[in-house]
Amino acid sequence: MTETAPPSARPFQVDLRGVVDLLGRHLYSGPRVYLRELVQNARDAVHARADLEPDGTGRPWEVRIHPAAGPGGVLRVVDDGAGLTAAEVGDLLATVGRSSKRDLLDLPREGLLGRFGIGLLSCFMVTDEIIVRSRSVRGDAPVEWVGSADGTFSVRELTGPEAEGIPVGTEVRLAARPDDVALLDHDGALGLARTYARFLDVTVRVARPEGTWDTVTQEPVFAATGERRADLAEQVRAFGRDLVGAEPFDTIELAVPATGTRGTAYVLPFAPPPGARQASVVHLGGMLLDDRWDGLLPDWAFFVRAVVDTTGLRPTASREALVEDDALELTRAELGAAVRRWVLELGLRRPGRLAEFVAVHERSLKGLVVHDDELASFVLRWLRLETSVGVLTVDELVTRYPEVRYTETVDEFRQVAALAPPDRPVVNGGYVHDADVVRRLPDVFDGVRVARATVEDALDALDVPPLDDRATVARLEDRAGTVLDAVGCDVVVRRYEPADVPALYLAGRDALRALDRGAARRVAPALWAGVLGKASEAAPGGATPSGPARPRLCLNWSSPLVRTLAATDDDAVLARTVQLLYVQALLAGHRPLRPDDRALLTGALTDLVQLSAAR
Ligand SMILES: Nc1ncnc2c1ncn2[C@@H]1O[C@H](COP(=O)(O)OP(=O)(O)OP(=O)(O)O)[C@@H](O)[C@H]1O
Repeated sequence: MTETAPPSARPFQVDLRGVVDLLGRHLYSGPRVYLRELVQNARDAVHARADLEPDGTGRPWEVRIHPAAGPGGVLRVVDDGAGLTAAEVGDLLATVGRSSKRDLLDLPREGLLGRFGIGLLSCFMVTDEIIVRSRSVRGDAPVEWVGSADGTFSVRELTGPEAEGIPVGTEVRLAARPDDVALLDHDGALGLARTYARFLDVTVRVARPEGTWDTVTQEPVFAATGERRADLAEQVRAFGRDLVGAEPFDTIELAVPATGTRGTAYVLPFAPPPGARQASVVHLGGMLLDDRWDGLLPDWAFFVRAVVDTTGLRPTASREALVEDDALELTRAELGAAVRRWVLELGLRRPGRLAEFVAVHERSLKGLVVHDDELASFVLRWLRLETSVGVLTVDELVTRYPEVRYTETVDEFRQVAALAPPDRPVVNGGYVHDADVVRRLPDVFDGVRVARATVEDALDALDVPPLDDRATVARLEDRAGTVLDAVGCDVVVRRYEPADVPALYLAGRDALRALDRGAARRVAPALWAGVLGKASEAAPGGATPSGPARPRLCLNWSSPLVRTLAATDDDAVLARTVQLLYVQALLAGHRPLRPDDRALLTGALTDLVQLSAAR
């Protein structure tokens, strides 16, 4: 039997061009991130040095950027960090995925931003060659590493005059590719440094062409806490003004110590466009992660814009989003709780101010409470609804009237509200979301019931005239009904308050739909008129309302005018009066006058004028 030798394990080969292409096209949002990665490495190196030399060297360690001086120029990023030995350079810089920023258990080392061991490669998106010169704080000779986009590298120790004057720390040099000069020259580098490193905890400066410096780092006032936050209150607000583009309605302090997350939520003083998602500005250890990230706050918190800095949440490899893990979930829940607390406290301490807030965001809040149990539980009570006894907050409504009646349309509301007794008001559910909001009430408030109020029910609830008057009433209904038959309206007589309203025009949903279809048919072009005609035939009530779908003029038996009318035997007087009452009731009910109605009004007025003139 012949034995075959076991296959020997061989390392993968990496095609660097392919990896860089992958990073540039699919991982990072674009070549701009090269500076973020360089500054981040420099910042981590300064932190690493601070661990090794806790007493410092007497001057603050910092990061200095020397932009490229136009085409053919070289950009240099210099740090006073821990530096690298020749062995480290060979190992760390030349191995894709190797990082010094993970501990023995391969966990990210606390306080350091890097972790994946790929950041430096992003420089190949703007250059063909990376030169790193470094002197380690551990004391070896300085070293130079040259990495090429073709996947080769070289390392050499610097000696003699070349080594002289090289301080502890690292310098990275990139020669700009012609197409990318704009990202490495003064304006480009300064802009990128300001974007990414503005709140970094290590000073970052950018050299001007004339040799002076711009310091880009500043205190992240939005993340201040305690007394410092109180001292900086005006700066915190000013930051919000810049961010939001207007004076924020309020500021909410955010702090989740468990994940090292601190910041501020700015309450928007205007309603964001419908469907806009909240977009937070997220920093990781002071380095900008994203200025419009929508995964930090719960979806319902659309009315704030948050800006935070975190040290305990994990970035994705692109460093442009956070990893969706338990820590992020906890943070999101706690940030949401802070916003919720703000709403509740404002309601308790400054209800007038809360009313202003609700007025600004009411439409969206109403839209959201319908689907979002959490938001509903704390915001529903502050929303306002129109009722037949005026505008009430939901809280006032359910406290005073636990049995809530509502209409589905504004038309129905106008009619039902005219008949609703003050102790049984009705809510106008006709505006966008309002009926849905009312239907939500029993889910949030114990003991609250809701019921739809219809025109038919409102009519049924009215008192009929006393038995003794029945014959007179029946005759009036009959005669008036004949007069209004031409406009498809029935007449009923009931008693209701106030007595000085002689008549109400009542049309249920079916009747209103039939009327609207009829009106649409009259103004529609021939083709659509045919379609609408078919729809009317198929729909209950038909084109000219009939049966239960017919609108009704409800005459008020408590009105002296109606009683006088019932007593007259003059059919002409009765007809004209009924016609005028009908038109008056239509107008009071905000119903548009159809051509038939206008003809009726004109006829009645003409008769009256002729009668008066003949006297
Ligand atoms: N300026 C520097 N000073 C000292 N060491 C550095 C510097 N820049 C890079 N290094 C070393 O090179 C290693 C690889 O850097 P690289 O940017 O590729 O990855 P990383 O920072 O570890 O992780 P990430 O991909 O998350 O940025 C680092 O872990 C670090 O040890």
